[in-house]
Amino acid sequence: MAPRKIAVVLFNLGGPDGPEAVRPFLFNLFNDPAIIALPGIVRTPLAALISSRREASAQANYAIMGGASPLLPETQAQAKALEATLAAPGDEVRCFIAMRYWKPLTDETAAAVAAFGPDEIVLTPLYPQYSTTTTGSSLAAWRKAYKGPGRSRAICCYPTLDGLAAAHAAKIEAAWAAAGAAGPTRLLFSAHGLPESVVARGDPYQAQIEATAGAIVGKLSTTWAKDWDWRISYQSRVGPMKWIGPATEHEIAEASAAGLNLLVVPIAFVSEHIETLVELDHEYGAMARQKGCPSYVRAPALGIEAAFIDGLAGAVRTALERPGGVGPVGDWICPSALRQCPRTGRSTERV
Ligand SMILES: C=CC1=C(C)c2cc3[nH]c(cc4nc(cc5[nH]c(cc1n2)c(C)c5CCC(=O)O)C(CCC(=O)O)=C4C)c(C)c3C=C
Ligand SMILES: [Fe+2]
Ligand SMILES: [Fe+2]
Repeated sequence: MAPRKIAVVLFNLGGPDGPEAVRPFLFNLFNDPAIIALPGIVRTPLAALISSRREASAQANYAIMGGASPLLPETQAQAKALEATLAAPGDEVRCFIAMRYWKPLTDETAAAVAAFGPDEIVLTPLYPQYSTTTTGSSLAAWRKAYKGPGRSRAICCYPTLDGLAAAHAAKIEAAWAAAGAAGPTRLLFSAHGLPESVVARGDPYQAQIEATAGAIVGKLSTTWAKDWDWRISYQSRVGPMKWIGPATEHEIAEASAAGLNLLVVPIAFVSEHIETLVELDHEYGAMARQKGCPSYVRAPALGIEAAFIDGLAGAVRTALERPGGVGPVGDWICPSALRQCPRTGRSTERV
């Protein structure tokens, strides 16, 4: 095969790189029609209002992590690991990062990819589960921004990817062994929540979260203890609307009252960020102690865990093997081939 130039574009949310970036980051987030589904004439002033109201409390939370989000350095480490795994004789593989709400933003990355002049492009969300608010939004922004050459394919979702589940299982087992706690234990899979209205419109995110939790439990079956059980909960509710539940806070209070150890596993993010380091570790850790939880342990996010990076590399290779790839988003590839997926299934959502 002739040597190819391959661009792998990693989509993630982005996070502020300093206190002064908090407000424009929040503005970009709330001004996204995938987050607030209102016409621009209403949404944009509303985004300005919410971001100014939320600025001080968000800055205080980012201050706990030194003032900035670790999302970009974590994503850069994943890009480097993936690039090394995908390296193949003859091909030039380059991983790019396109953040949705803070730098490097999609427009800047689209220009960098165009300048690279790829033959092939694989759009790869760092969200295992598809949501219109995350992957859908990033793909729509990419479609608008990218004007360069190359055949494109988009990976839509990979909630049950073998490497993803295996990497989570490895993190869970290591965290539990280090904690050395004994007794009845609840594994709590905590995912970022979503407004109920988004799920009612056909968003497959919640069904895919459930699929991920099931796949991880499947991987743990050999180490599963008789006195363990598991549940799913949703964290990080924002605004006055009704969000999907149960809330992670509620589950922590309930498990603590029942005298269960808690092993909390973040399953919607593949790297550390404000919701793991501040919400899960600080806020909910303090709450669990205060409520008398015998042991509160948080499994780390996947980062560059080998099984995860290998799994992602496999998904990229699968995407490259497919024909098609017309237009800036091109063909959709679903490594999980789930029914609840925008490419294969019953969801009505399309980018
Ligand atoms: C699966 C991942 C995510 C979904 C789904 C999602 C939906 C969603 N988020 C908000 C509002 C906020 N999210 C914020 C931070 C944030 N969100 C995700 C991921 C998902 N969001 C990540 C990885 C992060 C952290 C970024 C970082 O800096 O480390 C924030 C900012 C923090 C705060 O002020 O609380 C907001 C706001 C909505 C409204 C929504 C769905 C409609
Ligand atoms: Fe969010
Ligand atoms: Fe899919």
